[in-house]
Amino acid sequence: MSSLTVRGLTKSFAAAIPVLTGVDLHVPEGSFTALLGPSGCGKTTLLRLIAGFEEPDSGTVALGERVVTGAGRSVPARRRGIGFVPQEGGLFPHLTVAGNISFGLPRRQRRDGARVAELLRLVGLDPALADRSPHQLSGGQQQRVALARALAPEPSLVLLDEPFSSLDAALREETRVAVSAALSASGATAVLVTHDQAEALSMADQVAVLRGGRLVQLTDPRTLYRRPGDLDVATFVGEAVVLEAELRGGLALCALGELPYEPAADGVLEGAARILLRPEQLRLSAPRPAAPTARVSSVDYYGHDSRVWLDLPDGLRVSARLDGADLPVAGTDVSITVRGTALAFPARASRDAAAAL
Ligand SMILES: Nc1ncnc2c1ncn2[C@@H]1O[C@H](COP(=O)(O)OP(=O)(O)OP(=O)(O)O)[C@@H](O)[C@H]1O
Repeated sequence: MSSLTVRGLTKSFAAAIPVLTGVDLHVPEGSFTALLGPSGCGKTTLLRLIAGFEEPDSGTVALGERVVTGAGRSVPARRRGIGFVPQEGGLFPHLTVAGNISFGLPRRQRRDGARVAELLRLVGLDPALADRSPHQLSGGQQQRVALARALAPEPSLVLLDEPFSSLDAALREETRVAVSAALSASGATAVLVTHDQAEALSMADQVAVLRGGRLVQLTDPRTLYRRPGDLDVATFVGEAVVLEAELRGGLALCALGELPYEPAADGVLEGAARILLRPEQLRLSAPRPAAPTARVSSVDYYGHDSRVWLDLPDGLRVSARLDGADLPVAGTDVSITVRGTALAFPARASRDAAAAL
């Protein structure tokens, strides 16, 4: 396995409108990075440039110390030693599971049943499936076989292009867990493309957020959720409560009272700001004098938790996530207290960022 280093990658297609602009990305050896972003932001193009299926206008791609794109070099895709898992497995329908997995192996290893069994176990499948045809497997099993096929030649890097998007919710979760475990057990360096923030946050060691062809943030999942670089990233990676605030004397004065805050960036210390809270930071209780109050608009019940929609006196609607069984009723008034700290952004920062979307 190798690290992956992308520097200054820029790509336009025929219309000369850049699809990617100056993307820098480092994926340490043996780690797992998710490329996260809305549809059309350039995730698949970045993956294809790394794989060698497309050529960039400028920039370099290196696997470990080996430059495979740029600096006058362009190593063909098949010689990069990269495993690829496409959206819908792409298994060869006329080959068995064993035939698919051993397809990319040197000829002398192709009859090695023990290696196929080992790879099937690695992806959490019963080796007895080796003689089946792909159409005799569920969608999730097919994706695991596709991963086993990608891992078989011990690639320097594994690329996964929205590999769970065609699976239903239950199978997606189970397949994600199996794929994560297999990647981690094999020590693979892996890059996953997804537009699903839960997938990115739950699976990856680091998340690269792309927007309009630019990499806007690269960090670990917890930091991304707790300290997003701007309010658009904040709302993209989770539900957000965004309030206008006045920062004064170390507190943020807002519709939910006076809250402790941390600045999201240098210089956001005093004056007009916008603050970010997550819905799970809001706690509700029976109305109490002097506490900020809201009217319950509706309640979405999910079993494991619930979302309570609240109308604040200034007309703003916000949500709270509650895990208790004792839920408020629509039409009643509640008091709101906030746990933890808010994150303060410059008042105009998100509008500028929104324009870039
Ligand atoms: N071969 C191509 N020729 C022309 N334009 C292309 C080509 N491939 C991609 N594009 C354009 O580049 C932009 C980014 O596409 P890309 O597939 O990389 O985005 P994405 O983030 O992966 O989107 P999605 O999540 O919808 O798959 C889009 O506007 C797309 O139309």
